[in-house]
Amino acid sequence: MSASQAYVSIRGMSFSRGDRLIYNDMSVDFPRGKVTAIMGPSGTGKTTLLRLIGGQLLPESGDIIVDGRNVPALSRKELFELRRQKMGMLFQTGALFTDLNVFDNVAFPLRVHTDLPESMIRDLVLMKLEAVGLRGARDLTPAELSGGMARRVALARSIAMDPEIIMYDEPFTGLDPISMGMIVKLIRGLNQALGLTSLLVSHDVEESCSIADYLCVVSEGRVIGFGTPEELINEGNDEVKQFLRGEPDGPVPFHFPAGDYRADLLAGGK
Ligand SMILES: Nc1ncnc2c1ncn2[C@@H]1O[C@H](COP(=O)(O)OP(=O)(O)OP(=O)(O)O)[C@@H](O)[C@H]1O
Repeated sequence: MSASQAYVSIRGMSFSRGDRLIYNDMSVDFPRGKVTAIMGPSGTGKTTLLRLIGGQLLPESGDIIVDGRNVPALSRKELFELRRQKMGMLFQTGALFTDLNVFDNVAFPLRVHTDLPESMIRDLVLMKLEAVGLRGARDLTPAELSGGMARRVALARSIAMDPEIIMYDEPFTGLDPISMGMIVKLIRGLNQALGLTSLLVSHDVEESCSIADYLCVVSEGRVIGFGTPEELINEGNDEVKQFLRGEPDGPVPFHFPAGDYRADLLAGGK
């Protein structure tokens, strides 16, 4: 993929947590204007990858190029600007401000980061709320929203500054099927309407396959599969297929590495 086709390009990136190597000389390109779902076993480092792209974590080595800028090499100020101008994030922890109503939650980034007059902020906020179907809920407080509505308000807030890339971390978690369907539709729809590049971390294989142009499957510090959902489901290697089909038996072991079971039992103690 050429640099202009990739919005995010990672080259030879390594990152550890303590003794544990989370990424080992990892390289991958995330295409511009597409939805790519990052999938893989629990604890493998998917959220970590989003945080590395967002510059909240610094790799030990390698390049993380976002729209031509190498994130680890940026100064604090440059990183702040890049995030403000180009990146939207919808993390599980991205809770709404409970003391602000829906309108003020969405207006918050615009008020903090721009000098726009209040009349223009009003138009922008209503536009974003309309996009997520909640213009009519502008005066409600977060306590008055369902979980699905709150997630949509958070989504409106994360697109308030018109980002070029939006990163979603587990956006479907804890939602009922109808709310989940709405978020699925919104992620896909916003990607198209706003020409966004979207990265989505999710455990929901079915939902992810239904909206992602590409899947990136990571395991043990590297990318083990990258392609369209059809390509990976039909032609991926055994590990990728096992993961996508949710099969408990396969190249990925069910058991965390352990010594001999019988010897362990006979040894007593802990
Ligand atoms: N703040 C932290 N300090 C130390 N280790 C951490 C921290 N955050 C995450 N880790 C470890 O880094 C590894 C990768 O975590 P990460 O949350 O990126 O995985 P994940 O693939 O997103 O997992 P899941 O699918 O379960 O959410 C895990 O082993 C985790 O225990």
